[in-house]
Amino acid sequence: MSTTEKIQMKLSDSKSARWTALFIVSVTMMFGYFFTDVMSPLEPLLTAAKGAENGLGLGWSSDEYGFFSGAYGYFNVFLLLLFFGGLILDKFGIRFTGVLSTVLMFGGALVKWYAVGHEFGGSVVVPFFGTYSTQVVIAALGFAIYGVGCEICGITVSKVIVKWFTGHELALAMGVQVATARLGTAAALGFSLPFAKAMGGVSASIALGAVLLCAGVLVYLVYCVMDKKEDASAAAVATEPEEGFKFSDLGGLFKTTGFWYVAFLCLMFYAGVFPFLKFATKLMIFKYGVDANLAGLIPAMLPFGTIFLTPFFGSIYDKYGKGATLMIIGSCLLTLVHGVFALPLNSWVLAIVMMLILGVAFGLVPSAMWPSVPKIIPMKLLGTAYALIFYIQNIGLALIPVWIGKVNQANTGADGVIDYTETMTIFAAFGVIAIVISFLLLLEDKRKGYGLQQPNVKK
Ligand SMILES: C[C@H](NC(=O)[C@@H](N)CCCCN)C(=O)O
Repeated sequence: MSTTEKIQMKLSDSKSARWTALFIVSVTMMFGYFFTDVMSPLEPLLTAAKGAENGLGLGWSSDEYGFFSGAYGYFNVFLLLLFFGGLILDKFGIRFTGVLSTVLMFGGALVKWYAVGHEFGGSVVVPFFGTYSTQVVIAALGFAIYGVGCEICGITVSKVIVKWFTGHELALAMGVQVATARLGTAAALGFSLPFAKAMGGVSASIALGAVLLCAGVLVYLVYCVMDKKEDASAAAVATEPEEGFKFSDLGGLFKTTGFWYVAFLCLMFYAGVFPFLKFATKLMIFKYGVDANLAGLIPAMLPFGTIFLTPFFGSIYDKYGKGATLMIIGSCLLTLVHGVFALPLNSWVLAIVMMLILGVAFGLVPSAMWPSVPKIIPMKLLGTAYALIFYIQNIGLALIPVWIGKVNQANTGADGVIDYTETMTIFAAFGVIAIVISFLLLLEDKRKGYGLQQPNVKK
């Protein structure tokens, strides 16, 4: 049999097979993203006085809400669990790690659901953070467990896509996966608050998210069947044995400057997006005077825009290259938007326009950044590389909400209204740093020839 005939036997060379695999893992991730942001539009209820808002208020402070929101990253960062997740992925593979991570997501969700649905007396001192009510601390514990699962699932899914799409439509596939995930975020931002109100409690939205995560475990098990078939077909056509992961290879990863630029760009860019979304619903109410029942719909526009734009920019990168340029433009737009949010302009129309522009930025950077990693780092280290990037990003996801929660608390007037100038200036500063890093990445690409400005699809 000729080499060409052998290559055709690989399952991932079948277009329908690789897009089916992508669809399956994307659905699992979408359920995860729904759960990540299911609490974001509920901030006005969580921070309303106990029993207020038709009995839905939980009486959390802005500081407590910030502590809870950051919990997503606590175990990932402080217990290094995300870093270990990357090592587990490279050592034990996609099937084991994927199942482990989806089960962790579901387990963490159940803890959070239990905490929010029950009354607990007293408070707990959390070293280095502050004193929070027991309910907040248990909910944060659940969210921290969930966060470990969600991040490890994220790196696993990235590796799945690289496995199936290298040499094909890699950036488009990553864009489609991210877009599908954003559907989950948009659904959470848009529907969580009305759903909680209709069902008579915040915990109803969390329960819905937990049910979806349970479905996510089952969906991933279906992917495992496909993954086994892909491995069998790849083994049948492999001409050279694939090099395995060795701990000694990590040195090479740490010495790659381009890798660090991507990691810190990821930290700064995402610091200006995900933590911002946690506070955006209340921003719309207090700064732009939007009705509380509709306020979640404006932040929901952000992920909705990216649903179309991320695959679109991904296919531009696949065909024409210019990955570093796309990241520079995205970082500039992020800075512009947060700069405008910091200004004393209170028109809700402006808020919508800015949110749409932020959607473009949020389409540009991820569509170029994630497919650029395999151009800098070899496949055998990819799990660890994605894990380290996510790890560094999680430092921001963990600590920035805590910081912003404290800033909002400090800027709350006697009437309970928050002045967002300082908050939004902080977010704009993240954008400025992202611009500088993306230029450095472009220069490093010129120096090292990673090919970030080159197309991904091989002609
Ligand atoms: C693909 C990328 N994922 C991440 O950055 C995750 N580490 C964060 C997931 C947070 C979920 N709301 C992305 O979403 O662009």
